[in-house]
Amino acid sequence: MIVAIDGPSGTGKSSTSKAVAAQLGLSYLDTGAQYRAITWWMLSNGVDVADQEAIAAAADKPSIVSGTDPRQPAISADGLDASGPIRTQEVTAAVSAVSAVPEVRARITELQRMIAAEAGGGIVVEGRDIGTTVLPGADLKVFLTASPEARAARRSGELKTTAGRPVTDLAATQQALTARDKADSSRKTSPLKKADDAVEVDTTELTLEQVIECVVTLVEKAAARKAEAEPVEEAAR
Ligand SMILES: Nc1ncnc2c1ncn2[C@@H]1O[C@H](COP(=O)(O)OP(=O)(O)O)[C@@H](O)[C@H]1O
Ligand SMILES: Nc1ccn([C@H]2C[C@H](O)[C@@H](COP(=O)(O)OP(=O)(O)O)O2)c(=O)n1
Repeated sequence: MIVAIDGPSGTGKSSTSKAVAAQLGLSYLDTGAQYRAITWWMLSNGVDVADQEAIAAAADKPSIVSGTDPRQPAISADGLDASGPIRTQEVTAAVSAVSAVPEVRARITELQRMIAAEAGGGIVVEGRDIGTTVLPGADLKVFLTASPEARAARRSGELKTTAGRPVTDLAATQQALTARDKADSSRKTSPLKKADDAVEVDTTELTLEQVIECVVTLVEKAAARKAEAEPVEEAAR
């Protein structure tokens, strides 16, 4: 059972995918974390992230390893735990440029396909181009959306100081998010796009619990369709 969950930032991909995978006993892959990890590696190793050729030349160098347990997401670059550093503003600001480079996408896409092929019991893979490019044969494709206002409010809600006040203002968060969406949607190689056969779920007015329930139902229906279809395929051989 392969489930592809795509959509822009702040639509709930990570929270939904982790919960659905944990609930249904599936593996989980956060492909954004992989692009963030390679970006962090480039920043830490003196690669000029404004120079596409330098990025392309370094694309094969780091070893990027992802954990696939939805209860313990893990990501490392050259053996170093990247889970903290990949969430910094510095990485967030550079990740769209690094992930637009075709050599980076080819490298990471190959890794993603290997991980999905090795996940025996099935996997939920979340990102931007999973349904369109990485796993076009997925058993279920979901495309999450939400208004820019809702997405910015969710993101800035994560960026609290210990005093409980947001560290960035809402308008700045929304502006950065919209700029990243634009870059991710307009790049030449494998842009952020809804696959024609994806189910679109607008999460603006839904709670996270409602979104999880909705996707669990979609996965269960897709699994039933798959189970019905397979004996027919067997008989046809
Ligand atoms: N339907 C929802 N309603 C309210 N908050 C949500 C909803 N879905 C996700 N969130 C919150 O929004 C933030 C961003 O969610 P996340 O899953 O990281 O989105 P994405 O992976 O699409 O960027 C998280 O803090 C999460 O708890
Ligand atoms: N399949 C993917 C996943 C992410 N990316 C790129 C584009 C995104 O802006 C960055 C970061 O993705 P991530 O899912 O971590 O971003 P958010 O959690 O939505 O802020 O990586 C991509 O190009 N293709």
